[in-house]
Amino acid sequence: MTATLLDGKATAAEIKDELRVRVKGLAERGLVPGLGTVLVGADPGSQAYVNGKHRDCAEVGIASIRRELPADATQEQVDEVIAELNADPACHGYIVQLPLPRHLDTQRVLELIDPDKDADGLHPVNLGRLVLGYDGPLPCTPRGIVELLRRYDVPLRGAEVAVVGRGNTVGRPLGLLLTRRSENATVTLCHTGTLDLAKHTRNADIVIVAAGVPGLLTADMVRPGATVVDVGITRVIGPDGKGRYTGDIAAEVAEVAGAMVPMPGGVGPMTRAMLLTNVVERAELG
Ligand SMILES: Nc1nc2c(c(=O)[nH]1)N[C@@H](CN(C=O)c1ccc(C(=O)N[C@@H](CCC(=O)O)C(=O)O)cc1)CN2
Repeated sequence: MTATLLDGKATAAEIKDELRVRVKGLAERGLVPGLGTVLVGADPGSQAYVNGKHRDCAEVGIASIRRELPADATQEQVDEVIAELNADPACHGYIVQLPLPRHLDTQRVLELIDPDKDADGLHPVNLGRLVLGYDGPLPCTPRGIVELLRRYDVPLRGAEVAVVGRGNTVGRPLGLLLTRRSENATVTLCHTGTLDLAKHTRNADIVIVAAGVPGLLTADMVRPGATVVDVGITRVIGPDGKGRYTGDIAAEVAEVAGAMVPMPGGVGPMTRAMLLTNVVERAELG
């Protein structure tokens, strides 16, 4: 491996230290930030992610508000929980853990969240604010990627960035974040339907892959010395018959890239740290 690793886990730990100080500052004003989670069903992966969010809260002093509903919960029951969290002054931000069971209308649920309590930053109003350059909670994964690159002094101003993936949670909002005046990168938003994907990735100083296709980015698609960011997280069964997560960037890319955000230990921990940041910011706004 020749690429320098950009360590999302260590950076997230640093951010949590900073948040602890801000949470103390809020306590002096008599305010305890609160993060709510809504979990519907008992999917083990979703349970683990929600548990992780509450562990993170405990580490920095954010109050946890947990709402759990059975897998067969009705749309009305979910709507009621959302209405309750929208009205709860102790809850400064909350998330609905995705995916929801199929019989529920995900878009409806996400649109019912009060945009000013949208800790994931994925409400249409907040994506609209991002398009227009207005303030509002930012989507956690794109925000985490930009923050990690910034903390490692990876230049964005004037950089050519290829983003592979046009999803609403990562690729599309990331393109918007990177092209803000404060970042000033030039972004090519690619996707699995892009003709000659390698032409775009080879031209880039930074390649960010969020396509959900294991091993999509191979060494021949990367300019030597470029920075690569792996956002992919796909569960696969290994040759030993055991399940494991794999990213979108082939291991061999580490021999060509100058710097690499790996999976695991890169974007995931940063996403978690940005969720906490969004909640603390919401509380600071009063
Ligand atoms: N409402 C939301 N639902 C979901 C989100 C989300 O951001 N908001 N994202 C994923 C699940 N998720 C958080 O909820 C999440 C996934 C993965 C990681 C992470 O840190 N992954 C590790 C690797 C895998 C592991 O060890 O479990 C890493 O990248 O190092 C954090 C959060 C879907 N649902």
